[in-house]
Amino acid sequence: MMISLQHLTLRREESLILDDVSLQVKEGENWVILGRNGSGKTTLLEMMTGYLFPSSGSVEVLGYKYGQCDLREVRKEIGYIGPSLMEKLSLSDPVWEVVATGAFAYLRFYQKIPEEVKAEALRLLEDMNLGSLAFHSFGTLSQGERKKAMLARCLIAKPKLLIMDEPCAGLDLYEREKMLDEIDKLKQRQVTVVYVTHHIEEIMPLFSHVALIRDGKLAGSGPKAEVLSNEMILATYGIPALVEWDSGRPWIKIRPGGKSI
Ligand SMILES: Nc1ncnc2c1ncn2[C@@H]1O[C@H](COP(=O)(O)OP(=O)(O)OP(=O)(O)O)[C@@H](O)[C@H]1O
Repeated sequence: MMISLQHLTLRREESLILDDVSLQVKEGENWVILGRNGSGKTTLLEMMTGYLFPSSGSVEVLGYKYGQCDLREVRKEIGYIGPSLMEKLSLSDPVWEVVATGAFAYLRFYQKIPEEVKAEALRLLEDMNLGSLAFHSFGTLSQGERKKAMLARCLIAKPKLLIMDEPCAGLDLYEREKMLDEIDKLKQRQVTVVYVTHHIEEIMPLFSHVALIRDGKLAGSGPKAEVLSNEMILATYGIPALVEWDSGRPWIKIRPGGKSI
């Protein structure tokens, strides 16, 4: 079992942010978490990385039982791409160096970078078609190129679990598709992916399972084709929609006038 969340509840003052959420992620599965703004997706990711503790319930990730383990050890095996980290990286450092820092979980290097780490950073950038930008400073990259460099930075640490919180947010169509191609290529690696998004069409063939969160509760979870039904989309988003699959990818058509399908 890669992740086992049992009866997670998080209370903040009067409100229940998570309400009895249980979710099991097995090896070989890759999950997408969907839900409206404020439904609790990021909170759930923070429970997985151990940055938030539940009011009740238990979290086990990669065989570590949170509360009874050294979280620093677990985090070495978890890659994370979210909105916060990018702001902390040095814009003036060369791209390859930003990638290389991921091998040590540093934000910057203050000593010489081992040659083999540099070579691996360059190889990963090459894989993502960023080889020609490896010696440019990170700050000169486009948003999409930065996101891909962030992915390379995660992968250099060879994580067993990769958690992504809206990695395609703010990207134009071209850059989003390039990033999604890289994400889909993760199936060639030994890594379990958990991915939060607002966009159903980002559910690439790589992903096998979907969890729907509504008001802090798990509204549905399981194999993607079962969970992404028209009824479930309506129940989660309150919008009548038609899900169409094209080459393993779901696309959403909204019924004009909000009429039920
Ligand atoms: N520290 C906190 N104290 C009180 N309420 C909080 C705290 N953190 C989050 N919340 C609330 O918990 C709910 C879930 O937040 P969360 O960020 O997990 O939602 P989300 O599904 O990731 O939303 P979005 O899609 O907008 O990013 C929201 O109503 C939010 O206001």
